[in-house]
Amino acid sequence: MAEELDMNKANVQGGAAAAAAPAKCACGHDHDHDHEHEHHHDHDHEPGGFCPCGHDAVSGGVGHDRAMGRIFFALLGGILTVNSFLLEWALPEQAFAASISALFGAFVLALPIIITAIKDLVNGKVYMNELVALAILAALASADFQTAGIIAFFLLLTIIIETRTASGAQRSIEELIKLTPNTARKLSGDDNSEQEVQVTELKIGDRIRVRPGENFPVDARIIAGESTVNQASITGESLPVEKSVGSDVFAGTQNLTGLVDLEVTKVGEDTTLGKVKDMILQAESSRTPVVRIIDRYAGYYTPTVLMLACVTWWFTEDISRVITLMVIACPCAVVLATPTAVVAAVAAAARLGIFIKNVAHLELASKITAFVFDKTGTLTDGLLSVVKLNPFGEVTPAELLMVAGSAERYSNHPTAVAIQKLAEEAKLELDEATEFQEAPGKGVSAKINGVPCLIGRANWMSDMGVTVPEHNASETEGMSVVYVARDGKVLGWIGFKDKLRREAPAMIADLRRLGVRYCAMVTGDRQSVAESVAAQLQIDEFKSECLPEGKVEFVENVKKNSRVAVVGDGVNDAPALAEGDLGIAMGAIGSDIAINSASIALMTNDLRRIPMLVFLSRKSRMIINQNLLFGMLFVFGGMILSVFGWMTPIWAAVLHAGSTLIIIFNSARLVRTGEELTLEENLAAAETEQP
Ligand SMILES: Nc1ncnc2c1ncn2[C@@H]1O[C@H](COP(=O)(O)OP(=O)(O)OP(=O)(O)O)[C@@H](O)[C@H]1O
Ligand SMILES: [Zn+2]
Repeated sequence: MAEELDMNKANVQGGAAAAAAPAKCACGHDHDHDHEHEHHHDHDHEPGGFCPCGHDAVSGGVGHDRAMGRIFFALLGGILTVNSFLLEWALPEQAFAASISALFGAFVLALPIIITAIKDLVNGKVYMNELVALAILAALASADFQTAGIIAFFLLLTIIIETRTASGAQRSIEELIKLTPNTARKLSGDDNSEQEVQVTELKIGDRIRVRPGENFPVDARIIAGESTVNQASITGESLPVEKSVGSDVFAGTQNLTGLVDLEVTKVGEDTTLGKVKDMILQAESSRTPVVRIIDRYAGYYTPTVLMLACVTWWFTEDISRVITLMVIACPCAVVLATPTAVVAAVAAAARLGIFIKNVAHLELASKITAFVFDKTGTLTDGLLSVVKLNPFGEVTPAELLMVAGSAERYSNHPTAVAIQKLAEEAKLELDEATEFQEAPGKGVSAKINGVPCLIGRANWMSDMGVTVPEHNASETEGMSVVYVARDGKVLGWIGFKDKLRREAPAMIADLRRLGVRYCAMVTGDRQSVAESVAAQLQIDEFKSECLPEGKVEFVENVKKNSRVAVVGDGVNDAPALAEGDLGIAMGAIGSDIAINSASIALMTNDLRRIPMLVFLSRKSRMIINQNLLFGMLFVFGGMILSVFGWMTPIWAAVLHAGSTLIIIFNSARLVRTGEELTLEENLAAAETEQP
């Protein structure tokens, strides 16, 4: 009824506007920012009425003052209606008093509904409020005030229930917002004097201090101190994470053990938490393809029902049938079928650290039949370690490492990180590198002390005109290898290894159990390494020594006969991620690149989230279908019953409210999906904490 229309308007204004509106209100941080959202959401907040935002949150959520108004109307009208029955029973001779009470009751109950219907008419919206309002008017006109009152009461009740669930997204968000404190300790001057400020006043670059036990108010980087942090609110992973100077921390996560000073890196909507919030809001206003089809025919719906009502009246002259028909035809159940389920699914995903940018992708995830994984950092943990320094001829291992470390100073590639780490452990004083350049998926070139140096894969070396000497293949068996060259001569090679992620085999097995037919792997790494990983995971197909373009090509081929999801870590596989029907980025917490290049981002590196995502999306599709089927059967079945006079108006109103509740409860089943996964992790965390 009223709310459906509101949701509809929010949709028309586009996800962004709808999302921006309540998000800006941020319900709860402080109360000065007033009700900016009312313009967007079309709320009629009474000026001077109490603030609908979070803090005092009795009922919580945008529009709760209006809900309160409705509850007041419903109560008052309900009492008057009940009173009329009581009068009728206690003072049978005072029939007039009873009908006056019923009339007032009906009036109070019907008024909000009729006003909304008139507003809709004025706005040129023939949707569904008109049906209900007409039904009530018809009941009033037939002087059956008690019936009119009871119908209006139950319809108002439905509106109230709907408001509370339509703001289901709102409530999930309020839970998120509760995670961030309202005030922060800002540091100023050289003496770091603390000053308490509102979080909304913080700007990028400000310094703040956070004590153990407190939640971080914004995204920030540690500049002094170290601590462990519980990031479960964003990643769904409760294992505490160690943080020290230079580490990033995120708004809404909890500082456990240490006092830390931080530099603010992101505030408000730009924080990871802010993005999660946006995602949930978008889910509410998003429309899956089925909803789009329904919307297309919605315009014909009300006129059709009205025509049916006229026909019924013409043949039966039974106003009660007409009223019943118009009440039961109100399609709340159908309209709520999708958004309630989608919001529940997205909220469940967010709790698991699965960030779904577009709800269409939630639906798509249920139809994926092929997966293509990147190797390094995705199936393996990407924490390479150097297992062999193999200099040629006169060159010493230290010299090899020196050149490699200096050339790789500015690269973030896993191989570069491994080299830098070893160089640091060996306490090497690295040389300055100039003219640094990285060829994605190939290697880096730089000038060290003015001498051109290269480090990268063998065939790239050859392309760059450096001959790589032949050597025994068994030497490098199972290792990732990069060559180091200085001034056109190869100095030697460095061998690396990394480990398979612990949950990788289980993940592949789970995907197969879910009916995924094909799992493949692409990698820039060498054949022998790829072979061993593919064998351990029993992968259907793999391609090694790919350039980033090669990965795209591979995905294109798979796409020809399946719906394919590409899983990667964002390093040299962003184009492949974008090429997949679905791109899933791992370890996206704090990494904007990963979030931007993928359609779905996993905040953690836990691969078990992937089968969980497929499962969740299938479950939500099933629930949406159930809801739609139930809603349509209910409405059409009810219409048939009422046309033939087998239902009363009051029953229609009661069942209408009941059907709405059924939809809401059915969707709520999604919210707990995946809890067992977090539970398992909690147990594991508890185990590791024990000595
Ligand atoms: N910064 C770098 N320094 C040295 N070698 C590099 C660098 N970047 C890429 N390479 C070389 O190019 C190869 C391919 O790199 P790419 O990032 O495409 O894949 P990868 O790291 O092997 O793993 P995957 O493709 O599975 O993620 C690497 O194996 C390495 O030999
Ligand atoms: Zn309805």
